[in-house]
Amino acid sequence: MALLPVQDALERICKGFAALESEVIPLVQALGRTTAEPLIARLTQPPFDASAMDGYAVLARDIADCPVELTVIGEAPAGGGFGETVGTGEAVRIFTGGVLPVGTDTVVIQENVEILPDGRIRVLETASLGKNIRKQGNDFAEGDVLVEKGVRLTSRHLGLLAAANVAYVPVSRKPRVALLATGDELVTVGDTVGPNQIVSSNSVLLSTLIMEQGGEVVDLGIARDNEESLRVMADQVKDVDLFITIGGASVGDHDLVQKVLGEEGLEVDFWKVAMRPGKPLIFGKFRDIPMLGLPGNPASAYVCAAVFLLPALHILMGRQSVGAEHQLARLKNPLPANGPRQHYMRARVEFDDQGRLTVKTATSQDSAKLSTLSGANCLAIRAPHAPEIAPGDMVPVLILPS
Ligand SMILES: Nc1nc2c(c(=O)[nH]1)N[C@H]1C(S)=C(S)[C@@H](COP(=O)(O)OP(=O)(O)OC[C@H]3O[C@@H](n4cnc5c(N)ncnc54)[C@H](O)[C@@H]3O)O[C@H]1N2
Ligand code: MOO
Repeated sequence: MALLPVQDALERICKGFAALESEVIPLVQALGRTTAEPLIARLTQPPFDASAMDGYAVLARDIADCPVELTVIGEAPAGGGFGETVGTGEAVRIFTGGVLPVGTDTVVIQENVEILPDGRIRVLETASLGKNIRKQGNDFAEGDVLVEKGVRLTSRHLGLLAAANVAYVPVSRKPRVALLATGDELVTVGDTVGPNQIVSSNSVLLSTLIMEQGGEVVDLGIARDNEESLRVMADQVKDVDLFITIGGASVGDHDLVQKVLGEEGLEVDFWKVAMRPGKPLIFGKFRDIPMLGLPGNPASAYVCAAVFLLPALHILMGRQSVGAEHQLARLKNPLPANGPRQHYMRARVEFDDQGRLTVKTATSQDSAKLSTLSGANCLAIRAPHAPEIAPGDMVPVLILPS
């Protein structure tokens, strides 16, 4: 069977997903969630002309020629206000965040003022009109769009929304993802590891990636390499937006995923992609639920997740920007000509002393090596049949989520 080009596989996967419905949740629970509507300011910030410094509110024209003496007629602390109108020759003691008293138009900082024995002040240095004042609404105004639809909320967004008194936010529902590892050799992390056994690290690798991206994981555990076990496990796949299997995707006698799930309602869209690692990827629908059958080798599973699962999750969450970030980086080491599969090489990007993004690929690209995966912060992408390249050449990289 011919291998499907990565771009075609990506397009077919993306077509299989649509944005989920939304829910309204308290702001403080919304970190990492994706906005389902534009979020609008419920008030104006600052709500009034406010002082940006501790000092004295004055009329600019009174202090055009300094030094000049003014009479202090009251105080305007933050949270309070000075109720009267200020006239020529007068000043009001004001503190950062205080409401600018009516009649004043400028704040002189206290460092430029001398307090006279009779309580009057001497302004030593002039300040231009409007100096040290935050104008009403200079941050945002009631009705402004503060965050667009389809944006992943950070603490910075949440701070902004809080200032605008947005206490509840509409966000897309978390995608629910069922995860099923397969293999007689696997045990759950923390269990006793018997002879011939390994820990199902992929269950942790993928479930935490999904959670990090804003999804919810239904961990179905480990199916054994027999038809009965897979069937029983597959029956538990319900009420999820995506079903992921790990391992058993290739051609070995124990690679049962396609065969058994096929009998249980899996309709395969495609199997095998022209990529490395990750060739045996399966995509289809299992009883109307989109299904990704990831290869068992950890780097293969993770690369497939970075290239295909992230976009799928982002589409489900209604994100404006879908998939991992791509950049161009300056290669640090030579690379040989590539074979027929698009190669996603574990690598590290960093800025050099001239501020240029550089990339160095890991020496070993063995798809079973988790240490190399853990040390990587990007995947350098080599197109099928790309010619050999030398240090200094530019290469596209996919930035891994951090
Ligand atoms: N004759 C061929 N053999 C293989 C081919 C091929 O085209 N012809 N493809 C190879 C490629 S490429 C890959 S990738 C692997 C993927 O195979 P499977 O998806 O069937 O994965 P398994 O055989 O089940 O496991 C492979 C490897 O990964 C380990 N594994 C599996 N699950 C987990 C897990 N949850 N956590 C950690 N490690 C896991 C498993 O023990 C194996 O070592 O097939 C090649 N073979
Ligand atoms: O392509 Mo497999 O995914 O080489 O390891």
